[in-house]
Amino acid sequence: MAAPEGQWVLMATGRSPTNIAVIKYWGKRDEALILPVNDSISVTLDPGHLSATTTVAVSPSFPSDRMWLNGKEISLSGGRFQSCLREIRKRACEFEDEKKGIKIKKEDWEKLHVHIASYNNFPTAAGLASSAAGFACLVFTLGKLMNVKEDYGELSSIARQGSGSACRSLYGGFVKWCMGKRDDGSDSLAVQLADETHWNDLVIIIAVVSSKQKETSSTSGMRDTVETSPLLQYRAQTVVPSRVLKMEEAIKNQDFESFAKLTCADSNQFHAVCLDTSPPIFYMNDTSHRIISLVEKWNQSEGTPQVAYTFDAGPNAVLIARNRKTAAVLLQKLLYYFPPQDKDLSSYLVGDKSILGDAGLHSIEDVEALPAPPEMKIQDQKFKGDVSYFICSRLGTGPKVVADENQALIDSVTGLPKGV
Ligand SMILES: Nc1ncnc2c1ncn2[C@@H]1O[C@H](COP(=O)(O)OP(=O)(O)OP(=O)(O)O)[C@@H](O)[C@H]1O
Ligand SMILES: C[C@@](O)(CCOP(=O)(O)OP(=O)(O)O)CC(=O)O
Repeated sequence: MAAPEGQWVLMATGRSPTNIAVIKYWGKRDEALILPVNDSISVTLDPGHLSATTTVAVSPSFPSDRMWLNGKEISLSGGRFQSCLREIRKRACEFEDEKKGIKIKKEDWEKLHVHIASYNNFPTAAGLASSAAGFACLVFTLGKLMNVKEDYGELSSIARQGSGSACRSLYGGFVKWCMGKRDDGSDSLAVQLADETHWNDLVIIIAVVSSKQKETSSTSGMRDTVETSPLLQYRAQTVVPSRVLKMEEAIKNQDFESFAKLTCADSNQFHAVCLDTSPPIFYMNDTSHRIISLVEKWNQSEGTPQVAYTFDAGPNAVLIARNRKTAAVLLQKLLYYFPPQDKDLSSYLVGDKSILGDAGLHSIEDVEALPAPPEMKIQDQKFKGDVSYFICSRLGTGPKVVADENQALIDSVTGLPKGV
């Protein structure tokens, strides 16, 4: 039997990962379309540890578009949300569910309003790329709901208009955002370089140095850099093009030495262009610098890189270890300098907790008994409390549909977020 006019709610739920750039995007050549001044390359993180989950619903009974983020209603009036909604609606296709008596013609989608509920399983706006996971998830899930037929490349160029780095979250593994040349941005999209199984030795440890909202957003920071930094031009035109080629080679050949050197150099140059901005932008803090120094000294003492570090627009360190054994040793060194403030080790390391066992760290006493890293000059000083917590993760897949209706964030009867 067909549902009575206006009574039905049609929903889709998706989950999308975050990504961390190893060759950074910093600077736009077009602010409205979000077109970058250089290519960038990222690794997609395991959505089990860091992801956005979004449910989108349509119903003839909804009087307006509405969105709830982490349980709080937010405005959809911003240009970025509007661009994503407009571009997806344009590509919506006819949909029919005979059993539920729902038929939506292509032209009907323009008139139907959406309700969107999204939840991040990690801190929002804390330099952990919530906007990347969030906009990728929004575009992916709207695309599923509206029966959009376009490929992921095209979806990535829509997600890009929500937040530049979001276009790279449409794929798992290693992803390149090709800056493109056209003025309309149609060739500025993401491509997958290799999937998450290609180089699955890599282990990612994130030191969450501060989960407070940052002072300078990426958007305004990079605008100031474009306007004032002479170094950015050199970076975008000369350094990045050759670095991108070398990075693609390193990924293809699983050449950790090159991968690590390029990753660290690019993170450092990104922060250098931030410093070259007027007024200068400081995203890293003393803790970030201590972590860089720990990794650099260790890499130097081993004669070849064991770990790569990279920092986005915030003080959190993203550390990529060449394998699990190295990650376990890295964790010992990190916990020696940054022990937890309270006795609870299991909430101090989230994500893949089994790395604690590999590092022989079963209790706080094991942490207290850790030897000082021999390669470090400062051995007797510890920085308890300077790291909020660690996340252990790995490379992960791109967006996926969440088929289980129980996991939907919107109630299929009321059309409102569950619990509202
Ligand atoms: N799950 C989500 N769905 C839709 N939009 C989201 C979601 N999560 C975050 N956003 C959007 O992204 C904004 C936060 O982006 P912002 O760039 O400030 O922080 P971040 O992405 O966590 O950090 P960074 O980009 O520096 O790594 C939010 O205000 C919201 O507009
Ligand atoms: C430092 C970065 O994380 C910058 C990310 O910037 P955003 O994608 O958040 O900026 P907008 O396009 O203005 O939304 C580097 C990167 O992810 O490549």
